Amino acid sequence: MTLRVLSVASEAVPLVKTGGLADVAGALPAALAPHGVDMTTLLPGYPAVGKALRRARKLHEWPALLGHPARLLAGRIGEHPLLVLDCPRLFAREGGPYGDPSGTDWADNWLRFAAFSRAAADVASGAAGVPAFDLVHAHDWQAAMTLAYLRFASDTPDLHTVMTIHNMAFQGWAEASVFPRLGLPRSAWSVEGVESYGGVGFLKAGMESASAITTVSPTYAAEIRQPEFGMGLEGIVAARGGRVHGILNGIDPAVWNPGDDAALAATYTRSTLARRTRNKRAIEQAMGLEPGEGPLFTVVSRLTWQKGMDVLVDVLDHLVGMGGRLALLGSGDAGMEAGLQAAAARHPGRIGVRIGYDEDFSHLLQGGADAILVPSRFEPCGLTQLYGLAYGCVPVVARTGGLADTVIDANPAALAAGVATGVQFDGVNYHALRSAIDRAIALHARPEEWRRIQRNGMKADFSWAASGRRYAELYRSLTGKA
Ligand SMILES: Nc1ncnc2c1ncn2[C@@H]1O[C@H](COP(=O)(O)OP(=O)(O)O[C@H]2O[C@H](CO)[C@@H](O)[C@H](O)[C@H]2O)[C@@H](O)[C@H]1O
Repeated sequence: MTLRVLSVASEAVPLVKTGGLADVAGALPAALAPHGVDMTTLLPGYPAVGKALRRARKLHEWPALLGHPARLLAGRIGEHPLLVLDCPRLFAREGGPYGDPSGTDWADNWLRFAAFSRAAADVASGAAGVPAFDLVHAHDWQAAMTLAYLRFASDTPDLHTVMTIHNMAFQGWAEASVFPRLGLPRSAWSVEGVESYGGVGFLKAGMESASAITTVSPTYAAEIRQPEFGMGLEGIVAARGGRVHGILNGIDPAVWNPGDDAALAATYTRSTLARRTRNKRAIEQAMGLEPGEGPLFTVVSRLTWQKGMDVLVDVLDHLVGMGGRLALLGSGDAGMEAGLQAAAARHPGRIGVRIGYDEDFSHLLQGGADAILVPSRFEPCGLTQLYGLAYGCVPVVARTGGLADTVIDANPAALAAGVATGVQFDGVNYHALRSAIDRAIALHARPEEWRRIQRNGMKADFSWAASGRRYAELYRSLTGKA
């Protein structure tokens, strides 16, 4: 029996992306289709989403959605159904999904995503011109309040719901004074409801209200029971223990396949790895790096404390001193951007830094660099190491969250068994990262060993097949529909 699932997300490729959430929300409908799940995605009507909607059909109108006129439009995202919340006063703004062009968060994000979630609850329960869904799958704090609206303010409080946490660091917290403007009954104001540390906790409300909670790797699912990773919500994770599942993200082979990738200078497979050299030359040229066969590291990342980019900045002189080069693409923290640019100025031809966001260039970096550095302090799943594995760009990662679950460290036993796929290190600090880089450089100097590691990574299966099945099983176990 086909299950109808509404996926509620604040971003999804190919329409709007600021990070990994978009990759996952964009890939899920195709990953679930083979398992008899018909997934519809609901997105906010940002300008980029509106532009992509061709011949949009209007399905519903809200004269005042938390005070603002709004419409529900229907379109398609790839082959799959898409619904868009068109609410110009909240979403038709220049800038990113969450902030103005300078990167400052919108002050009314709580209202924008509460309205989005209010609409999602109406859509899910059949109150917005679409038949009710069997289950709602909400992603991150921006969609989390959907589950609280369903529970406290709808005719279908028993609708089955899944709350996925892509990053516990973003919880969506607002002052208690906003509560009366959310359109929730007083009964929602409790620690078992939306109240969190004296204010309104969006992610927390979703976690309290969900039939099941998932996060994006088994290790992170265990880690968020600890204060260090749970960031204040570890108590709920522990209390709801049996309903918390870790389901690893996959990668979308339609987007990430080195054998068929228009962003590469040369496509290749694991039996034509030598062709990667053309991509390396293209990177060197684009970044003004000296050409060479020595190890070329890459980083594709938000530049934040989570991603360990401060530690990376400190270790760059050593990396260059050991004969390495770096090609980095990212944006974020101003101090980290400045530190990286200073390192590039100190080491012309050895360190190339591109501040910004560039999807195509991120593919070329994976297709031509020798190794990708991912020194995250915490990482719910991480996608860039998975893209690295698929592209023969050997991941050098901190042993945390999904990084721990997806990379096999090239220790002597794994090398002897021929199963290593990368380098892992413990603790994100200067010495640990430095010795991981040294290990990678030493392995790279043994070409046969290195090739083997690359090929192992390319053979590893991180497609959505297994994860899609797990989500489908979870949905069926909740709905009781076979
Ligand atoms: N400057 C740039 N230019 C081009 N592309 C760039 C870029 N900076 C980053 N990217 C891309 O953005 C995505 C980042 O995804 P990640 O999963 O690595 O981290 P993120 O913290 O965003 O996601 C959160 O959600 C995801 C999804 O569940 C989890 O995997 C992760 O652990 C969690 O922190 C990748 O597709 C990467 O290539």
